[in-house]
Amino acid sequence: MGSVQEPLLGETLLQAAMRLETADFNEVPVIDLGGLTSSDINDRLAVAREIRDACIRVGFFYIKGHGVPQEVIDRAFDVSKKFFALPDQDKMEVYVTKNESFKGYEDIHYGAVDPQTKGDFKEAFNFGYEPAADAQTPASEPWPLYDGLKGPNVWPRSFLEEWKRDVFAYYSEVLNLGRRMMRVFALVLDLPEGYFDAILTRPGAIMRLLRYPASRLDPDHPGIGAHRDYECFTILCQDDTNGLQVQTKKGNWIEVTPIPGTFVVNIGDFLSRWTNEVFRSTLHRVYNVSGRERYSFPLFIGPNYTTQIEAIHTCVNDENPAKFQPFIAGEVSGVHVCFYRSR
Ligand SMILES: O=C(O)CCC(=O)C(=O)O
Ligand SMILES: [Fe+2]
Repeated sequence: MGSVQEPLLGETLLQAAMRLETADFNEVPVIDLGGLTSSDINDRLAVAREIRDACIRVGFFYIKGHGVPQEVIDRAFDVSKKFFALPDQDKMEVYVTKNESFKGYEDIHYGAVDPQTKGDFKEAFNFGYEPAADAQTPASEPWPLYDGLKGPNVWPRSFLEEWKRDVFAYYSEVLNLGRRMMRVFALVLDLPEGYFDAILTRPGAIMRLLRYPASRLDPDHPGIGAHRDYECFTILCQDDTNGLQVQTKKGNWIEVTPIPGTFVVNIGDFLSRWTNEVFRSTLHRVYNVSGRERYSFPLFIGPNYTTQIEAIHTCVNDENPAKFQPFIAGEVSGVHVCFYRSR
């Protein structure tokens, strides 16, 4: 007979979810990841406890003590600014509709994430995982590109070498941060820390460079309309310009004011479904009414595209049966539905 093991965090995930069922938020918590480098599991569990609360109650949190060097972040901003400052004709050479996998440049008229608005007011540049931008996974590891998402990245011809050096350095660092975060999510889910390691070897991780021009408040033209993110979670780097807002359970919008030295993490639909909706995938949007342009980069951390996602056993019981059919990550993310779910 096996003995019943104590939950890692003192109560099961479903008990925590029940305790926090009606809890709302009026600010986004700041969580220090410093404890994750400790060899003492209790330090790592202390971080996991804070993250569990944030994932159930808010779906958003800032992280500090994340270990990504500031100069890597600064260089990524520099190269992004250089790209968006190129003449239109150069940017249009890598326009998203010129390939089938949604890579490259979106101009200011490209579209509306929220169809209830008349169009987002931003420029973007999209690219996906490629082994050259991943310092961790050995080159020998296979890369089974999922059929629906086949297609190489496209890159601007100008300053290509500098671009690849600086953008890949950022991507590689933040992807590894994502892998470390997934180890904490495993603890939160009462699972072994390495539970997700094998599905993050060649992950479906899309990154976007975003530029929001300064604009006046116009509900029909947000920077990006209200949406939830697909994938597991997003690691967002924002410059020092306000604009990002999240919706509370009561329906109020609150600002996610930039805090120097932090990233913003938000839960996406995949992790929400993996946890049978114990983790919140929270509605958010951007209005840049700061009077100046705003730059940001989301990196959407998703699993290898061949991964099947279904409610994890620690997130279901007789009272909480699985709410979704299992699905394959690569069939949902990427080209077909883009990265967003509106409303
Ligand atoms: O630019 C931001 O701050 C947020 C962008 C965002 O929500 C997204 O691209 O999914
Ligand atoms: Fe988003």
